[in-house]
Amino acid sequence: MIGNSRLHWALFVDNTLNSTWDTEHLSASDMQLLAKTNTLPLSPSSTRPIFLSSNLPITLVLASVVPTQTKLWQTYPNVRLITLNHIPIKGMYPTLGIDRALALYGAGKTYGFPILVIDVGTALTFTGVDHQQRLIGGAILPGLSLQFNSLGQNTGQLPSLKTNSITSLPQRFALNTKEAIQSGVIYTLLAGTKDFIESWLSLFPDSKIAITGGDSDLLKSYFQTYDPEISAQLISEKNLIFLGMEKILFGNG
Ligand SMILES: Nc1ncnc2c1ncn2[C@@H]1O[C@H](COP(=O)(O)OP(=O)(O)OP(=O)(O)O)[C@@H](O)[C@H]1O
Ligand SMILES: CC(C)(CO)[C@@H](O)C(=O)NCCC(=O)O
Ligand SMILES: [K+]
Repeated sequence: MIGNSRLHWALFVDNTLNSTWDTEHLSASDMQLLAKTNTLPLSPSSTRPIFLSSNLPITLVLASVVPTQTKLWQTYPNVRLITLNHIPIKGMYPTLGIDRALALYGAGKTYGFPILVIDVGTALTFTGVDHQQRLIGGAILPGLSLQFNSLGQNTGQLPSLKTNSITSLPQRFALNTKEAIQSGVIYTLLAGTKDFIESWLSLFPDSKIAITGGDSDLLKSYFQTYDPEISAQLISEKNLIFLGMEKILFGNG
């Protein structure tokens, strides 16, 4: 899965999700080396990719929300691209992100329809589907890092905060800059997310709610203090997209 900030990898063995890891986006020259040697990067994003080769021919299945990266990866041998056409959800609009569609399908097939998926990644998205597997719709807003970075980059006096510097809920009425930014971004995000959830549940009272993405643990942990009742309803699953892929590729579910 080619995301906006990094690559998310999964290994499927015997038609089943086996393991997952993340790496950075690859450069064109890294890509040429991979294609030539038929290898794939198996390493965490924090270090430089190590390229391990396999004795078996590996089929690379790709889903991407980054067109420039999609183009690079299509030079790899044995590559298959997953598109919206492969996803059995009705009423999708043509520019819907494939990550949203896959996560929605993976969540629905795993926990049942209807379902609302909250993906807390580079962008934060809400995506909902009804009992009949019809897309109801959703919303897109800047994710946590993007909100902090846009404040840091577009002002003279504000620092760019890192999401990992915030462990617990800040004081709402803050008396220093760092906590004022944390308060503004986090309490607004919590209130907004709560409002989307309540609005969804008023349409689909028996719906499940799943949460995924790089900052989903952080958002969920804030909810534990902010609104324990909502927090208890959130099903955390980091691999929603890969569960969706598993079901589409192998019909598991
Ligand atoms: N090791 C990490 N590397 C990069 N980002 C991380 C890491 N751990 C947590 N994050 C957080 O995850 C966010 C990105 O989430 P995620 O990895 O789901 O996004 P993505 O790859 O852009 O995928 P998507 O396109 O679905 O948003 C970053 O904004 C950052 O705050
Ligand atoms: C919203 C993101 C960036 C989330 O990764 C991605 O799903 C995307 O580029 N979507 C296209 C627009 C849409 O989903 O309506
Ligand atoms: K763009």
